[in-house]
Formats: sequence, structure tokens, C-alpha cells
Amino acid sequence: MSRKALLRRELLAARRLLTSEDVRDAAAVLSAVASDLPELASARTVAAYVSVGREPGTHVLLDALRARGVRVLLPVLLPDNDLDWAAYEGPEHLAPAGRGLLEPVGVRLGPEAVVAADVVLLPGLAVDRRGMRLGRGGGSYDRVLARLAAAGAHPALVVLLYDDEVVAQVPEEPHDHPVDAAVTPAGARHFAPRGPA
Ligand SMILES: Nc1nc2c(c(=O)[nH]1)N(C=O)[C@@H](CNc1ccc(C(=O)N[C@@H](CCC(=O)O)C(=O)O)cc1)CN2
Ligand SMILES: Nc1ncnc2c1ncn2[C@@H]1O[C@H](COP(=O)(O)OP(=O)(O)OP(=O)(O)O)[C@@H](O)[C@H]1O
Repeated sequence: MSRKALLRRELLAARRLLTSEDVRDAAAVLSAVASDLPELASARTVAAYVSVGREPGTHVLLDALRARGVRVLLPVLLPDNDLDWAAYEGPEHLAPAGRGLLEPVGVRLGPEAVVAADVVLLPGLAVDRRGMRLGRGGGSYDRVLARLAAAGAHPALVVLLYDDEVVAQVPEEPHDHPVDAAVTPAGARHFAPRGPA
């Protein structure tokens, strides 16, 4: 098993130990911490995701952003693991989809829609002190980050995690792009921008 796969398995096992109360409490704090991020305060379009299971909860945050008039885009998983996007129009416009996901039922805007985002909130399992992120392994967000780079778009990239998921080092591959910040219940942490290679 690869180092990424091993670390993923460990982190998912730790999440399985969280109670629904742990998840609910963390989600409320996460929403408050995220809402204080300057990047989000000035954002007009935010690409986010709908948390499921023991993932750091986004529902409170999605509703807070929408209530402020922010345009929130949500991912729709395509058969090849790429992501399409649709606007968040409230919890009643989400429906169960494959892989235990909840997805928006509205008009699909196409995979390129994400380049309009001022902030992208990413799911993940861990991030290290350089901002390298470990995802679920589908490569969906790797493709989003590659698409943003190709379009010359530079939204703030923010991963939502639990406190102990900020780790010393995440195994890195050439296709990985670092994120700018991590939000955990303990607070927000910004990573240093990369210098020249
Ligand atoms: N909430 C959420 N939405 C998201 C992602 C995510 O990580 N979290 N994604 C990030 O890329 C994309 C979907 N990618 C996914 C890739 C793999 C699995 C997965 O392995 N699911 C398990 C069952 C779910 C579980 O209990 O963990 C499976 O199919 O066996 C799910 C989503 C887009 N939407
Ligand atoms: N730009 C890309 N286009 C297509 N596939 C890609 C791209 N970048 C990475 N991949 C592929 O996606 C797979 C998963 O990569 P990796 O293990 O780094 O996922 P991850 O970053 O943990 O997950 P995610 O991006 O879904 O959050 C790999 O097989 C990788 O080759």
C-alpha cells in the first residue's frame, strides 16, 4: 500500500471514532472560524462541498454564506471522478447521490464553473505545514486545482479539517498543489506561499 493510502486509512479510522455530537459541535465552531477568514468575508463566489458522515461539517457554513448573498457552488461527482458544479439553493435542493454524497439538484454549470470562485473550500483528510493536502484519492480536487492553474485563476484554497489532521508531512507527488490555509475548530492557519523552485 502506498504511503498516501496508509495515511488515508489511519485518518479515516480516527474519524470513525467521532460521535455525531463531536461532529455537530466541531461543525458549529468550524463555521464560526471560517466565517472570520478575511478571504471569505470578501468573497462573492465560493466553491464548497456538502459534508457527509464524519467529515468536518459544512452545512452551517453553507447556509451562513448563502444568507449573506454569497454565490455558493457545490460539486457533482462525474463518472470519471471529475467534478461538475451547481449552485447551492438551500438544503431542500440537495439529494442523495452515489458514494453516500449529497448533491445539488439544480442546473449543472460544467466543470469549468469553478474558475469563477474567489475561494475554494476543499475536503481533505490531512494537510502538512507546507499546505500539501491529502484527499480521498479520487483525484477530483487534483483536477480542480490543475484546472484553476490552467485558467490562471488564483482563488484562496482552504481545506476544512479536524485539529489533529494538521500533520508534520503528507506524502507528495508531482501533481499535488498546495493549499493556502486550513481551517480547524482550533483556528485558521495560513501556509507560506511557495518560493521559486
Ligand atoms: N462531502 C464530500 N463531497 C465530495 C468529496 C468529498 O471528499 N466530500 N469529493 C472529494 O473528492 C468529491 C467526491 N469524491 C468521493 C470520492 C470517494 C468517496 C468514497 O470513497 N466513498 C466511500 C463511501 C463513503 C464513506 O463512508 O466514506 C465509498 O464509495 O466506498 C466519496 C466521494 C466531490 N464531493
Ligand atoms: N490533473 C489530473 N488529471 C487527472 N488525474 C489526476 C490529476 N491529478 C492527479 N490525478 C490522479 O488522481 C489520482 C489520485 O491522486 P491523489 O492520490 O493525489 O488524490 P488526492 O489528492 O488525495 O485526492 P483528491 O484530489 O480527490 O482530493 C491519481 O491516480 C492521480 O494520478
